[in-house]
Amino acid sequence: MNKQQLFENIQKKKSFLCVGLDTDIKKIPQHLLTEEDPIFAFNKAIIDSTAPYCVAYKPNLAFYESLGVPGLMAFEKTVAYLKANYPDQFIIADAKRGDIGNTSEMYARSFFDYMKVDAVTVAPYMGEDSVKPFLIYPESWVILLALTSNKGSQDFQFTEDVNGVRLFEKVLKKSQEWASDEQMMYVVGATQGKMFLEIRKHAPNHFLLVPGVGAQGGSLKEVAQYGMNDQCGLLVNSSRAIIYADNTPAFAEVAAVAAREVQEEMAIYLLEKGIIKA
Ligand SMILES: O=C(O)c1cc(=O)[nH]c(=O)n1[C@@H]1O[C@H](COP(=O)(O)O)[C@@H](O)[C@H]1O
Repeated sequence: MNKQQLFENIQKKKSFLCVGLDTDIKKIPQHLLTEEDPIFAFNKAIIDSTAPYCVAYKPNLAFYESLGVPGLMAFEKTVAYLKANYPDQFIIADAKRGDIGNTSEMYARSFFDYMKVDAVTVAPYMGEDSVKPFLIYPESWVILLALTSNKGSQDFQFTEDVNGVRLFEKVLKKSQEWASDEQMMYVVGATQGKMFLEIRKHAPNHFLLVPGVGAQGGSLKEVAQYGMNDQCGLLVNSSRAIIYADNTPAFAEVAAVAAREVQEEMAIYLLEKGIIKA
């Protein structure tokens, strides 16, 4: 999916919500445990109920890999289900990959040739040759970690070089030599508040993947206020606050209510920015 199509979906759905499929066997409703594939059964129900309110899904590989082969099969089935039934949803494999060139090539092959997801999250730490193998797929996206939502973001990402350039700024500047805003997005945590103003100085047109609303306490209002551009430029992820809103047999309907609440707030911000009409 290209940038224009993503923008059009945002306008159509009046939403820039990404639902995070961080599916934990210990947290899903008990009654699903008798299903042949409980993880997939959970994901399918969540997708069917929340799809009207979001434009993207982000399964996080850690949750699937932790179950070994059955987990990976549930991941694969989830991606296939989305592609077959909701082709307008942007699919992000949250894998935070990146390694020496030939290894990154294999990571890229698994996500873009085999799984055929739209985007993969990549850590920038190992530099250009670790990121470029992901960029040879012209219709696929790299989402590079820039300023993350967690407390540890303070440890390295704010450190300054001799010219006072902070590490996250260096990531934003340098990586723009490798790909345009048609193929690269950045992760910026919702918990970073006013830092979105700084991010937008370096990346005015890029889409940002923004995790950290909901369970981590980031403010959607602030993200929209400081981070939204003329094409929205935001995909705001919420995982736990939506998918575990309830753990009774009504979990999917309650998740839909939680997703709709976020979508309705998003519609207000899109309207205020003139991106959609009333
Ligand atoms: O790359 C990510 O998606 C990510 C980056 C970041 O800075 N912070 C962050 O929370 N994430 C991911 O976003 C999701 C957040 O989940 P919730 O806190 O449950 O909404 C998890 O899958 C995290 O791994």
